[in-house]
Amino acid sequence: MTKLSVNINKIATLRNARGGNIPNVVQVAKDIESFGAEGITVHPRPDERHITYQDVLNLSSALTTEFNIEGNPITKFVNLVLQVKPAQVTLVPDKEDAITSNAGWDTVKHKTYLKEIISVFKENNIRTSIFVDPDPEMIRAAVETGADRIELYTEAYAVSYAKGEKQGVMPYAECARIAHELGLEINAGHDLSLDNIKYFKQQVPHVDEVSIGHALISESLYTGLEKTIQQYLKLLK
Ligand SMILES: CC(=O)[C@@H](O)[C@H](O)COP(=O)(O)O
Ligand SMILES: NCC(=O)COP(=O)(O)O
Repeated sequence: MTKLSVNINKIATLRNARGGNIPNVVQVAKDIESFGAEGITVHPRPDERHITYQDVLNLSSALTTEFNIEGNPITKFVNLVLQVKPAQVTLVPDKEDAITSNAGWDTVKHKTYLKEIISVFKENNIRTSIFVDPDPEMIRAAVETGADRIELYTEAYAVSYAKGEKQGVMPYAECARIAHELGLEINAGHDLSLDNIKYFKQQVPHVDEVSIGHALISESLYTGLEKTIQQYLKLLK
């Protein structure tokens, strides 16, 4: 079964727009859990443009489902994750000024670095996932970093699907098979949506978790959070 982890970055974007506490990020996260989501994902960026480090601390004591914290493992991020000890940390090679996540790790070039960082989280019993492009070479090298999971970066799939190029899913299916054979668990995320999730789920085997935020929150503006989440859960069955 593929679990749904809802990324609530954009709830914090709306909250920050007015500088107050509406919408209340912690309350929305708890409500999302009550609507059936199996996890909450946040990506506290260095500039705290949406989720703040304080949000992460507040959420950590309030959530009852899996907490997944994503980010580039700069020192303050590592310290935050070790303080919170979430179910999962997802390492993303984002530049500080990136408008959003836009690349996976080069797990060949950064193998030693990733191995060192991942060992710290594993010593603290935190599941580790690394954000990667659907490239078999990157998947094979990911095993040597000691990561528990990979997260397939699905923007390229979303773009190809939107253009009607369904063959864009093929690298993901191939990489999922390779990862599974190598003993890696598999997550996926970025630009997944109600339009493209069903085909991805049908074509890509062994996906343990998808983390979805931008599209889900946008779709919720029309159909509400509860109904939108239940639509995703139905498509992920
Ligand atoms: C890793 C990933 O693809 C998403 O979590 C992305 O980081 C979303 O970040 P923004 O919400 O800042 O676009
Ligand atoms: N890891 C992907 C994620 O958490 C959400 O990405 P998006 O759905 O906001 O593009």
